[in-house]
Amino acid sequence: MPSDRIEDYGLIGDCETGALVGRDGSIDWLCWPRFDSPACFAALLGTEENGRWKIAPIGDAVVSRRYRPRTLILETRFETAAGSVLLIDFMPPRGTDSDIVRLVVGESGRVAMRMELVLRYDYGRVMPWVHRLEDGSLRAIGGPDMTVLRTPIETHGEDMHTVSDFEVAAGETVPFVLAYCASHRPVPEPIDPFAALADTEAFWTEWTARYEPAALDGKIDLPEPWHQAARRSLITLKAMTYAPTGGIVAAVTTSLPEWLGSTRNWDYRYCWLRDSALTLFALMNAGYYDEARAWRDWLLRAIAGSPEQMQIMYGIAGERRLLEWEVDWLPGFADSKPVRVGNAAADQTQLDVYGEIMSLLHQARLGGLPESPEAWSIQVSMLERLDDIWREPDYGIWEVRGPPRHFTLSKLMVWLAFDRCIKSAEIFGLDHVPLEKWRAIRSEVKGDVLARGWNAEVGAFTQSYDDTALDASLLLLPMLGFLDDDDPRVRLTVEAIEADLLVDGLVQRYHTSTGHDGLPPGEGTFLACSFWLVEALVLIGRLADAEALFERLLALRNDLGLLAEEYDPIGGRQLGNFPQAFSHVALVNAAHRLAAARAGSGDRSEELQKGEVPA
Ligand SMILES: OC[C@H]1O[C@H](O[C@H]2O[C@H](CO)[C@@H](O)[C@H](O)[C@H]2O)[C@H](O)[C@@H](O)[C@@H]1O
Repeated sequence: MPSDRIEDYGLIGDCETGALVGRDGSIDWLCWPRFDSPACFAALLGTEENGRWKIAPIGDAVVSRRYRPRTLILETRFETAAGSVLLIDFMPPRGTDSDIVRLVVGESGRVAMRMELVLRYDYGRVMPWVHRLEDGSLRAIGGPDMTVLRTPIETHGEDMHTVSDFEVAAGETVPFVLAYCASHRPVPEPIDPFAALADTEAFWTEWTARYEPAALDGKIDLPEPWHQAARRSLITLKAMTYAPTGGIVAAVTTSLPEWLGSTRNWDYRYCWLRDSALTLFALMNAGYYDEARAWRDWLLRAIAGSPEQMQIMYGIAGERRLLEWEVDWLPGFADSKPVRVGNAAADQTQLDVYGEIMSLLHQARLGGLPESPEAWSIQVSMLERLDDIWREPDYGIWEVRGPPRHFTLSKLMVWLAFDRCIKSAEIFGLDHVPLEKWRAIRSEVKGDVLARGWNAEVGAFTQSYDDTALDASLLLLPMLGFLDDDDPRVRLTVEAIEADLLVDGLVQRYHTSTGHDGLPPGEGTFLACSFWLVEALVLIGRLADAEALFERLLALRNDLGLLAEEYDPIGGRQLGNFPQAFSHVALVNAAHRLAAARAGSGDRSEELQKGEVPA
């Protein structure tokens, strides 16, 4: 059976798609050729019969694993009574076709192994035709998809599975390569798995060598465990960046549940403007500006056209139609139904995305990314649109499925959008814009938020206007520069959220029991919000508390340093889509802010998020 613990999985990928490999040596999730393609291994959301590829010793083994340092190459070690075997899994940077390479390396003794390949295209449903080719490789074709398995050892068919029983002795290596291409194309050329390993290692180590945590007065030094954690998160974010277009997916999975057995199961294999913008903040603060430029260009293509038609999310190449439907033949992870493909949130109005985009583009300018005249003119028309709609209710950062409301964070982000564009115009001399009008709207929005978002009786900014409920999204308040650092309303809001929304020290987004989000109650604590609390605590001067919480959060990562969207502190398990960009972004930002605060300097992100020019 596939694992029922999300943290049992590790990620491999080629920056166009990603696969999840279990501790048991089984690849239980893979969408080929793109992140959002139908899965050919979908056991994660069903059973082995929905597709998986397992290589493991026959019988009991003690399992340990790690990533090869500074790479996305996964090493799973199986120690058995007969000896030890290392399984090396990776996807080489994409050439013409896409490949998964699995190397079975004998380390000691002689170990009996079994390989079992169950290919089921179209989310576990379509059984392909399998033929042996003249060179001995196996070709599996079904509809638009073709995969080809190459290995020097013998394989045979058993109950519609391709299997092989073999032995590996100390010093021997048995390679397996599974290649994908469209079924109308010629069979992919074979690759050399050992050369591919060297290329893949070089690709990732060169990329990670560019990591430079930035501070206002130069480099910041992170303590080694934090540095390692942030680096692993950055590698994970890079792996979720679709190289051909620069689009960034929110996660590589669909429908891992936010609560076991619940219906809160969503498809995250798309580019949310919010999640992507926050990812870019983290990448830029780590010195990665190429990705920022690629994403800005992706954004300009995706939202090109009329600003009224701007969506809050797109496909990885900028596709607009992300129709949500249910995969009724998959039972779901740990029986959590439905499995969804597509995401109806694509049609929502969420005002906060304007703030995140404007803030990101302003930060990119401050960081020296060359100016793009198209970017500025799109920003100007987006603000015109925002002026038309900001007084309307929206669905908010949490994409509620209940009725729209005046979410306080949404309005704060409207303020941010105008503020950052005003600052860009002032600092960079970007003219031909109605600056006075923008300044007037910024003041109007601020007055509105202070009058209706602040509740003096509760002593906090609340989830929505004229409301009493709290919301963890307002932990972002201290980072925006909306109020002075020493304004008591900032500290009071952080403390009120701490008092009301913590479960065993971790942060819930809001109380789902109110039913306001239009969904049945119950979900885990939200990891990104918990990291935001770390940053908020730093900013209100509680460094020791911030550090303690950060260390606690680091300990929640799985053995490979990966995080899902949520965590259940009672059950002690990760929940939600995996690995999730939001969680990893928040980890990197919290690490940088803490390290800078420890060293007594403002970190770059702090000043840049306030939209100011570094000294
Ligand atoms: O909770 C309901 C919503 O959950 C998903 O949205 C969440 O994930 C998004 C991607 O990471 C994130 O941008 C958003 O802030 C989160 O609330 C889901 O995609 C929505 O369809 C759903 O309504």
